Amino acid sequence: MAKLVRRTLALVAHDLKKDEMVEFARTHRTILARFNLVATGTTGGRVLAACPELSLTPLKSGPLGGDQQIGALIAEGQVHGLFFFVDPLSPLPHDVDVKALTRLALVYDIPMALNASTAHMIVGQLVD
Ligand SMILES: O=C(CO)COP(=O)(O)O
Repeated sequence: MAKLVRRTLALVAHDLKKDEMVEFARTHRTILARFNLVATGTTGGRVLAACPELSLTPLKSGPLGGDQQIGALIAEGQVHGLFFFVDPLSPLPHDVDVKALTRLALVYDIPMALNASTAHMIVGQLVD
């Protein structure tokens, strides 16, 4: 019998990592299609352009509060995995938001991949 409630994954990628996120989504589109997805604004737009069949809700862009929106969803128990492709080499105006988001994923002990190689390893292990 079909499940009524799908679990939710969050997708976030910094600008220099967005191509990797699109490739990740394309590669695993069949798995990702079993989940509801939320994403920061620009990341979500890029992923939806590549994989329009996915059930993805874009939130605000990261620097405008998107990381914090995803953090709030994590705190409310509504996100069950975080794929956050972080750019460690570029300064970011919203660095504190990035830290807050990864901190909440740790606090609530949700699976979190901070780079593409980890994401490819864990995406098939998530329970939908
Ligand atoms: O800045 C981000 C995460 O910190 C990503 O935001 P965008 O997906 O809107 O570019």
